[in-house]
Amino acid sequence: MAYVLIIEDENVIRQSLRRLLEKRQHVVAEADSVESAVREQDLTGFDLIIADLRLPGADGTAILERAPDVPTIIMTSYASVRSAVEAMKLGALDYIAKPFDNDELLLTVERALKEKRLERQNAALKADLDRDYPVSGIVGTCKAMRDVFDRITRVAPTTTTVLVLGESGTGKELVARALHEKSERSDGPMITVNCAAIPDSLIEAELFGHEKGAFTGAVGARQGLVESADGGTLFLDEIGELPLAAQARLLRVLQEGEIRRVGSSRPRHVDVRLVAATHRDLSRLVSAGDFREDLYFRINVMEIRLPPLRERGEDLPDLARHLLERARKRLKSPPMRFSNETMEGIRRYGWPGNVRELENAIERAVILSDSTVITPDILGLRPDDAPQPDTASPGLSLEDYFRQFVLANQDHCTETELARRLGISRKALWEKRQRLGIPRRPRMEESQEG
Ligand SMILES: Nc1ncnc2c1ncn2[C@@H]1O[C@H](COP(=O)(O)OP(=O)(O)OP(=O)(O)O)[C@@H](O)[C@H]1O
Repeated sequence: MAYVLIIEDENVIRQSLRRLLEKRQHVVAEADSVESAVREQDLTGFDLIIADLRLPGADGTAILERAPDVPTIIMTSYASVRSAVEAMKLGALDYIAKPFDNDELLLTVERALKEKRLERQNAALKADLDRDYPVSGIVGTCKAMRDVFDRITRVAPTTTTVLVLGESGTGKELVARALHEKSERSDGPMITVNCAAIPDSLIEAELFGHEKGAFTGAVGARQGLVESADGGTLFLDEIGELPLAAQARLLRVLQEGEIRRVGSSRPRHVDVRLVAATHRDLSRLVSAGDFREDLYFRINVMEIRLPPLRERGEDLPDLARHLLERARKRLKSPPMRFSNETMEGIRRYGWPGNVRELENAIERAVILSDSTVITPDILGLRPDDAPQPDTASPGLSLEDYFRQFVLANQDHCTETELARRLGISRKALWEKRQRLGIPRRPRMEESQEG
């Protein structure tokens, strides 16, 4: 299977070529001129271009300059040796004379694709050698992500406690998983606990277990999640939300390597490696008395800081393609690609909900799209959709950003849509609105939305 772009102004020829190639399982896109191909398609994503020589506007050979890395076959009904030689001099891989014989055409196509595949294999081998991409499943080549990979590789094999910092949706859990998988404990369990999701009244018993009758409702004794992580990794997400009493117990685990179940005085030995994550500024929580200073120093041995997506401009195309492939495979959809305009929109948008927001937008687009090309409207991107970090002041805080986004979009979006585009839940949107003093405006059409 390959992605092939046909540039041909005669509809009949375009359609017959399309049918021929689709029978061979190739995915075909069409354009009727070089100009429209350049305008509408992300040319770099094709494995092969077949372009007619004589087209309205620029000649087919003009595409060679626009997509120098994509093998191109030029079709010509003026099959003179001269035009063929000229096309190849300009960089065409091969040429086909019209009217073409189907078998001959397919042979030329397969030959071109084979060359391309070999070239790709060589490039991939070279890239594997050159590229510092040591953590599978985590896409990124920007400077900040290279630092992240470097730290993961260095600290993973140790037992050092790691604090992963970053806004919501930046990949903190992915990093925790990578730390576990690259450690000597990878055969042991990895237990993930979202401290914000467990009510304060239950969290101690959940984490540290309890003895029979330790509190009302504690019918039998139960092992806690920390004990379940024995011999493996404990990932405490949103550690800033941990109540003070639970913080004290956790400190004991880190200092003494032992836990006490709620209602028991008998310590139990545990061997866990802690990875903690938060989107909050823990030093501020310490100053406010909401986080124990001794625990903060204990967990802040090695910090891994994930950049927000709006600061990872150069990573966006690769990341978007990776997430598209993942969503497509999961949803068992046919091969798909972004149009040029969509890719430009992805680059320009601010992604306040980070990678999770991008992932959600792409998954939705895969479900909704009837075509193999994802357009900006399907992705839910409108021009000027969000305040652009390029034009915003460099020191814009996430909260200012959130405020600007909500104010700019609340009149034409429902709350559900706003939350989706921010990559957060409706409840989180509501809470943020309360905290930042931007209450929701009454809207008639949302009354049934809840
Ligand atoms: N660099 C990346 N490459 C590929 N996928 C990524 C990357 N970063 C994040 N993702 C994907 O984005 C989604 C969100 O990531 P993750 O859950 O790790 O974020 P998080 O920072 O832990 O979010 P939260 O703080 O809201 O829990 C996941 O599906 C993850 O696989």
